[in-house]
Amino acid sequence: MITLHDIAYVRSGTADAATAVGFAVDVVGMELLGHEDGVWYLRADQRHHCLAFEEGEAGVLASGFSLADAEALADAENQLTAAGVTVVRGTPKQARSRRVEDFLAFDDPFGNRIELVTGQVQLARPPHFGRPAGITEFGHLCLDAPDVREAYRFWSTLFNIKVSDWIGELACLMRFDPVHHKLAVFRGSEPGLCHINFQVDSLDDVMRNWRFLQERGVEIEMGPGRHPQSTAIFVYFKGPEGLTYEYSYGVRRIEEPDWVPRVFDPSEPDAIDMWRGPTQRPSTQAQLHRALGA
Ligand SMILES: O=C/C=C/C(C(=O)O)=C(/O)C(=O)O
Ligand SMILES: [Fe+2]
Repeated sequence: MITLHDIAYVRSGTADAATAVGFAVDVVGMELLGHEDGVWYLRADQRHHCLAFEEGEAGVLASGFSLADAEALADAENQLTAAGVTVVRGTPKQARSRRVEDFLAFDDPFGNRIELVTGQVQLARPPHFGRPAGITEFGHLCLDAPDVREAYRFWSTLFNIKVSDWIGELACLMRFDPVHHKLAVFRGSEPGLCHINFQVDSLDDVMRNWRFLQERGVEIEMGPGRHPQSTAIFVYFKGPEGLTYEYSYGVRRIEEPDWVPRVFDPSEPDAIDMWRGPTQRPSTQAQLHRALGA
């Protein structure tokens, strides 16, 4: 069993770094830590960065998770290889670019690139946020895959992953610590990054951010609303090159050892949002159309 310690980062390509970085700082509220060798580092908590933009074709490049130490990384390499997964060790230069001691990379069964890292650099000083969005931490990342059951089989067989809740065949929300989910998989025709989540400090922050986004003409994909699964109050919005961000507040922690994952029916109007707000989220819309036989 490979023990994930935490989420580490998302690395994304960008064809227009000035716009992508500008949005991450001026709209999302992250700190631009610096720029080196065609990579821009964005920070939101103690991690050196949780989002890196690399010059090139737009789109997610990798999602990083941290492991405890070098021994755990070597074990992970052996276990993945034994399971028939092709694993590539990062070079020292690539590790330096990720601000980690070491890492390995592999693809999940659908082609989502995953990186397992050790020694992600942490910064003691509080972030100099781009604006006061109330971000407290990088909360979770959500991948796309054509088969969420199969995705869960992969993650739960090899990793310390448990499902917290299902939304039918639409989504699988997974945890590896008490937080309701730090990894989610949504059904999508292609692999990809569904969204990147930032936790904020209060309900007021969610609502203030929503107003701010509206005033700036940012596309709101859904929200403000409340997820019945984690009970978090959320707003999803679209950044440049189709990258979806989410702010949320109040995610459930699962402390009960005997938690039984629930199954929500995605065709119910409140399966995603207990407040039944409108949605522009492509995966949710496709699901609703299917449920309605459209
Ligand atoms: O569509 C349901 C989304 C659920 C949650 C949650 O319960 O917090 C998410 O954060 C999400 O996957 O975006
Ligand atoms: Fe989310």
